[in-house]
Amino acid sequence: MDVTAIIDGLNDAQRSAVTAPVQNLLVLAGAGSGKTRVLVHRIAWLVQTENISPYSIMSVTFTNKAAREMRGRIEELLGVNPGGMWVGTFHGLAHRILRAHWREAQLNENFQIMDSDDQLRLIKRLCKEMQLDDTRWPARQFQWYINGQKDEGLRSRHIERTNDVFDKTMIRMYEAYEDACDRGGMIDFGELLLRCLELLRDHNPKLLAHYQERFRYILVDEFQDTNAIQYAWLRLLTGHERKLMAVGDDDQSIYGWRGARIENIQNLPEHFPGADTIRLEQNYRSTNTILQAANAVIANNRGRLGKQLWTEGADGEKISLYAAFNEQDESRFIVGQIQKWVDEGGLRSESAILYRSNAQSRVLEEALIRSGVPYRIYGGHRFYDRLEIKNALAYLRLVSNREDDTAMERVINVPTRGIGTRTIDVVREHARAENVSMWRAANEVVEYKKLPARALNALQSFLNLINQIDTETTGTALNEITDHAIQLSGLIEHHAKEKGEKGQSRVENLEELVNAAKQFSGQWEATPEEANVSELSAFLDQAALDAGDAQADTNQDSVQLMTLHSAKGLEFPLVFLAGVEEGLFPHSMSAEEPGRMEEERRLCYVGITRAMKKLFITYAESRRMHGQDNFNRPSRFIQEIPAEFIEEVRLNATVSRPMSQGRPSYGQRDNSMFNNVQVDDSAPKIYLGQRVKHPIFGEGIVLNCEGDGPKARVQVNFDDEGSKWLVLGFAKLEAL
Ligand SMILES: Nc1ncnc2c1ncn2[C@@H]1O[C@H](COP(=O)(O)OP(=O)(O)OP(=O)(O)O)[C@@H](O)[C@H]1O
Ligand SMILES: [Mg+2]
Repeated sequence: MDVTAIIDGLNDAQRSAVTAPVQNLLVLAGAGSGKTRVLVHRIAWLVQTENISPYSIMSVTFTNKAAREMRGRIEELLGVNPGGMWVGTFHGLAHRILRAHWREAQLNENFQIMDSDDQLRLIKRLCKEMQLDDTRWPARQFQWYINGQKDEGLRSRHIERTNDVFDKTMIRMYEAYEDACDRGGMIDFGELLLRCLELLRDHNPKLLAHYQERFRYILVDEFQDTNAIQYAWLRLLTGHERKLMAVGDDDQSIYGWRGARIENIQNLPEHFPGADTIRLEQNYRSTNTILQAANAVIANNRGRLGKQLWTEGADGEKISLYAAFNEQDESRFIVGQIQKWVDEGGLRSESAILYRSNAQSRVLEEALIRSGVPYRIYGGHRFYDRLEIKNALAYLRLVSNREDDTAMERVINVPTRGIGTRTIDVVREHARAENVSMWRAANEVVEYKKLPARALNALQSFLNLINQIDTETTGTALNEITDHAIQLSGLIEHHAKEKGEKGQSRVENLEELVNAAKQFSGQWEATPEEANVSELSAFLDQAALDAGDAQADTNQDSVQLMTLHSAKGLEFPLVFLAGVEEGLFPHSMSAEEPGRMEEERRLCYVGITRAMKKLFITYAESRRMHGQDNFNRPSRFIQEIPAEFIEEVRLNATVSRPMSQGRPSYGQRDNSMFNNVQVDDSAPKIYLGQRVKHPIFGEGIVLNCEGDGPKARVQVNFDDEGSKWLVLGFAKLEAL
C-alpha cells in the first residue's frame, strides 16, 4: 500500500489533520485553504492505514454535486471504487436510512417525498378544509412555519401552547398537516431528517446501536451551515465515540436565514470531547490580490473566530471594477470579457458569473444568448423556466389566444380562486365531449349551469378576469399588458405574501418580466412574414424559444451562472461578481438587522474567494428593479476593499484608482450622482445616470459632467452613436 500519494501534496497542518489518530477533529480554516481536500485525503488515509472499511465511513457534503465529486476524488486516491461508503447530503443520507427501515419509522413502504410545491398544494387544500381565509392566512406562511419548526426538531405536540391566535392557528395547521402526511404516506424535506432522528433516538435503540457501530468515522464538510436538527443527528450517530471530523469556516456561514447555526462550530469542542482544532492558514486557490481583498472585507465583521490566511502565490492582476451605465451594459461588458478570455485560450467553463438574486440572471442570460455563448445555471431554473414566470406567461398566452388549453390548465386556479378539481374535471369532460377548447367549454359550462352556483361563480370570474386583462390593455404597450396581467391575476400579491427570500425572489422575477417586455418592444421589428403577428405573441414565442433552448449539455464548454449561495465550495479561474450595489448586495432586506448585514458580508467573502486568477466586480449606476429605474450606490463592500487592489475599467480605458485624499474616485463620483448638475434655468435639469434624448444622436444616458451653467459639458453614452461630450447650453437635450 502506498500512502505517499495520500500525504504528498499536503502542507504540515493539512497533513496533521489527515493523519491524526481516530478522534474528534475540527478543521477551522478560511476559504481555499484545502479543507475539502483534507477531508477527502483523510478518508483515503483512514481506509489505507487505519483499516477502516469504506463501508464504515459516512461523509456529509452540502450538495449532491459535491458528493459526486468527492467520490471521484477518493476513488482516484485509493485506486479503487469506495463502494459501500456513504457520501451524500444530510437529506440524502436520512432518506437512505428511512428507505431501509420504513416499517420501523412508521412509514408506508412506498412513501413519497414531497417537494416544496407539493407541500404548498397540500397546505392550501387544508386551508380550504379548515375554512381559513387565504388573505389573512396565506399558505406560504404555514409552510414557512412548519418547515422552521421541523428544522428545530419540533413537532406540533412539542410546541408550547399560548392564547395567541397566530400561534394557535399555526399549531392547528401543523397538526392537520401532520395527519394528512401520515394518511397519505408523504414526507417533506424537513421530515426526512426529523423522522430519521426520531427513529434512531426514540423508537429503536437497536437500530441506533447498529448505525453507531457501523459508522466508525463521520466527516462533515461546510460544517458552519448545519442547523439544529442536523447537529442533533450528528451527535446521535457519533454517540460517545470520538469519530467526527468537522471542517468549516465561520466566515462562510451564509444560511442563517434557513436556521443554520454558526454556534455549532463554537460548541463543537464541548459536545464532542477531545476535539482537537486544527487551523489551516495557507490559501492555495487565489492570487494574493484576491485573497487580501477578501481578508479586508471580512475584517469588518465582528465576533469572528479569527483566522489568518496567506498565500505563496503571485500578486496576480488587480481586481477590475466596472461601473456600468445600467444592467444591459453590465451584461454586455461581462460577456465581452468572457469572449476575450476564450480568445486568449481560456475555457468558458473556467468562468463564473455570480449574483445575489435570481432575477439578475435574465439580463445576463439574454446577453449570453445574443452572443451565442453557451451557459449553465446551477441551483436554480433558467429565467423562463421558473414557476412564477411560466404562470405569468400562461396568463399572457390566454390573453393572446383563448384556445391555449395548456395555459388555461396551468393558471385556472393559480393563485387559488376557488376553482376545485371537480370543476376542472367537468370543464375538461365537456371540452372532450364537445371537442372544443377548455376556454369554450368553460363558457358553456357556465352558460348551461352545469355546476353548483358557487363553482359557476368562481369559473365565471376567471373568464371575466382574462377578458378584462385583454380589454383593458388593448392598444397599450407590451410591458403594460404584462404588468397588468401579473397584477390583476393576483400573482404578484400571491407571491408577495410568501415569507422569506423565495417569495421576494419570485416577486422580483415577475417584475423582471415586465422589464423584459419593455426591452423586447424596444428591439422588435416585425419581419414581412410577421406582419400579422402581434407584438405580444412575438414576445411569447421568444420566451418559449429561450426556455426551450436546451441548457447547454454537461459536456459542452459553457459559462457557469449561479447565485452566490450556490457557489459555496466551488472555485473558478475567472469570476464576475455582478450587481454589487447597495440594496441589491447587500440586499435591502438585510439592511435593518445587523446580524443579517454580517451574513451579507460573509456572502461577499464567499464570492470573492471563489476566484483563482482574476476577479471582476461590476455594478450598474442605473438598474431597472421592481419596475422602475434605481440609482443605487456602489456596495459598501466595494469600499471595504483597499484601493491598491482595484483598478477601474471604464469606457475601454483602464485607470488606476487615484489615491488622493485617501478616497476612492468612484466614491466621489457616486456622491455626485445624486446631485443635479447646475445649469441655468432654461436648460433642462440633467443628472448623472439620466436618460436623455438628442435631436440627432437619439437616446442615451448621461455619464459624466464638467463645469456648470450653460457651458457645462456632459458626456452622454448614446444607444446607437456611442459616447459623446456635448455642451449643455447648445445640445438641446431633452430629459426623458
Ligand atoms: N497542499 C496543497 N497543495 C496544492 N494545492 C492545494 C493544497 N491544498 C489545497 N490545494 C488546492 O487549493 C484549492 C482549494 O482547496 P479546497 O477546495 O479544498 O479549499 P476549501 O478550504 O475547502 O475551500 P472553501 O472554503 O471555499 O470550501 C483546490 O484547488 C485544492 O486542490
Ligand atoms: Mg471546501
